Amino acid sequence: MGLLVKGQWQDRWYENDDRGSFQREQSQRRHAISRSEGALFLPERDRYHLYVSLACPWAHRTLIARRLKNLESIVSVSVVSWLMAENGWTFDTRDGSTEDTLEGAHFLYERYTADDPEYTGRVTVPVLWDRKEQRIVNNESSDILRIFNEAFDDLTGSDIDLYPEPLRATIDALNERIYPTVNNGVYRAGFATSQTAYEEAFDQLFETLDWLEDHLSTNRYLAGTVLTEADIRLFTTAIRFDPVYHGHFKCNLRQIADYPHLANWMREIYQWPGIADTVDFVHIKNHYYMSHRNINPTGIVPKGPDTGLEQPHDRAALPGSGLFVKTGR
Ligand SMILES: N[C@@H](CCC(=O)N[C@@H](CS)C(=O)NCC(=O)O)C(=O)O
Repeated sequence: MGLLVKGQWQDRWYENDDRGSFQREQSQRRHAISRSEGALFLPERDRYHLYVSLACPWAHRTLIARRLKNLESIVSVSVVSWLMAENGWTFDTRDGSTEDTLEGAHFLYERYTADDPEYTGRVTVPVLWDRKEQRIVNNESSDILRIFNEAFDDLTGSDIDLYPEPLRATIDALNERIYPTVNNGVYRAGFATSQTAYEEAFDQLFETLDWLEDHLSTNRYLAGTVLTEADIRLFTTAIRFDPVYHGHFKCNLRQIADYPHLANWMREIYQWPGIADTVDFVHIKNHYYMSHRNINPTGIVPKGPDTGLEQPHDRAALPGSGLFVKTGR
């Protein structure tokens, strides 16, 4: 665990603010891929490569979008090791990790220093890499989701829209509430170094989960009748909740299993064609429990819980039409 300072790797844990609150660093590469005039990054087959961790909820979002948008033959992928230790994310071939299939690097930070030899900041996944310019296009998962949703449709013929125009205001409002209190909220609880910061994150997290439970009692998906990026963004946190965040990050007021509507919503998405393949509990559990030794010094990985993700869900009782399909293509 560490970061780059002027291109040099330093093994360092996160620095919280004076109140003991975890501060997530802003993503530093936020380029778009488009055909617009003067664009540097054009949508092209075999040009872009995605670096992910199967443990990471942010990277997981991009893998799901890649699957739903039929990008698997357009954007290639490397999967880092689940263990993030003194060198940060590394490459190996254990448990379905792939090595760096592009450049044979040992450490993910080599991609960041290839982008900028003086890079200063944390070395995070996901990373969308451009083979042609030898640069990082983007290392912000919410941007990569949108890029995958739009940029390559000419090449894939995909007419699925995860961020449909008529639902954008609803999706933005959902993201605005769910990101700080749930997606990042579990980290704010788990990485807090003061009781006050922990309890603040904890209370906000369960307030939003309680609200989501109510919301999903009448809405099949977060934005209504179609599955959108808002569902994908929540799903990757929800699926890690009971096995990891509940214990490891001390988010233990309730589990997702205690919320019938949330649990059924999660099960439906898990059972959606192609999604279960993107969920890897070996990477998820091993990563958190064995990488964060200051939180779990023994490195012992809990065996449970039984997730019951294959059980039937009851969501078909609510109105829903699957994915939003763009007209006019
Ligand atoms: N804002 C980024 C956050 C990505 C992120 O923090 N990823 C974690 C893995 S779950 C990471 O790589 N952490 C390494 C570190 O912070 O040093 C995004 O959404 O893409």
